Amino acid sequence: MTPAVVRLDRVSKRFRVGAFGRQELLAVRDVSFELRAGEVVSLIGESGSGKSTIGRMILRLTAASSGTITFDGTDVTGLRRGALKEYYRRAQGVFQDPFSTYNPVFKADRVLAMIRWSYFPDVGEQAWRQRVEDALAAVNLNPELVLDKYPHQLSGGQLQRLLIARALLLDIKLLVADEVISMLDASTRIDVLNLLADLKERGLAVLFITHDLSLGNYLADQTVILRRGSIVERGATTAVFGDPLHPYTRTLLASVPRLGSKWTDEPLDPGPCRYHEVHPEGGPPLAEVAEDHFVACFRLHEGRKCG
Ligand SMILES: Nc1ncnc2c1ncn2[C@@H]1O[C@H](COP(=O)(O)OP(=O)(O)OP(=O)(O)O)[C@@H](O)[C@H]1O
Repeated sequence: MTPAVVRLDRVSKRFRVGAFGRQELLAVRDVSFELRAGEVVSLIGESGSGKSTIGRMILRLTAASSGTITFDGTDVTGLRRGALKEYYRRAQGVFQDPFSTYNPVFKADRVLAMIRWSYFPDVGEQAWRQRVEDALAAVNLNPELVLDKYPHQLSGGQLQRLLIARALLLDIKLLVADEVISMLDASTRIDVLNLLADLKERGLAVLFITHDLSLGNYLADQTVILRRGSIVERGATTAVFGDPLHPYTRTLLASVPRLGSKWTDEPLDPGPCRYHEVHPEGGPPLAEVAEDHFVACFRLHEGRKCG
């Protein structure tokens, strides 16, 4: 099997919240999964389930409270300055609102120039132009239509693709794509999805964060279902979508519109098994129910039958 590009091992994140930070919110709880080269992993869950926090921890935009995140075998949680900059040569993120990444007073291609200043100060003008053209070609953008334009003169899809081109200039191995499709109109959505599929063909590992099950299904080799910060089911997309075992996955599949709303504390209908619920003390742990298919259930974990 291809070795993992990124591996999360029992990663948790606690935020201090409330007046004077006296309360604690466990936003991500003991999360473990991997991403391999040439693989798209979708991370799916309702609003507030901790998806973005996981993406941000992988990109070191938020520090993990515990656990390890390794990239090519190196723990990234402790990287500083130069080492962190080198990490960003290999790992980049693209986020939901492309407009917020651009400074409206500068032309959009400044985001590319900044990569040159930061990472390739010695590359000559001609060679740089060629690299930019290659990166734009990879994301299906015509340089004449996008370079030298202000952000407001470009569509959301073009800005999103320009950000992916920026990442490609860096020869990345990992792209964290956090709700990149959500703000695009239907016609550009499919272009960006196809682009992510191309990146996978080029051997990149892509973490595709989404609350939209159908998008995850379309693209991903692996699916991770997150609920209230914990993984409740994960495995091959065909297994998770074809034979969903956790009541939460089943609920999501049965009522897609629910995903847009923030989770509430209403108890989940457990269906035939009452041992899947996240316990306040943690768990249940994931049990392997079939090859490459894991589900959170106390009973299955003990080797007993679900039910
Ligand atoms: N900096 C922060 N300080 C305090 N709480 C935070 C912070 N960032 C996120 N949270 C909380 O952590 C939980 C998980 O948030 P996160 O943004 O990761 O969820 P999400 O699944 O990505 O949701 P969405 O799809 O709405 O972005 C939420 O309850 C959120 O309010």
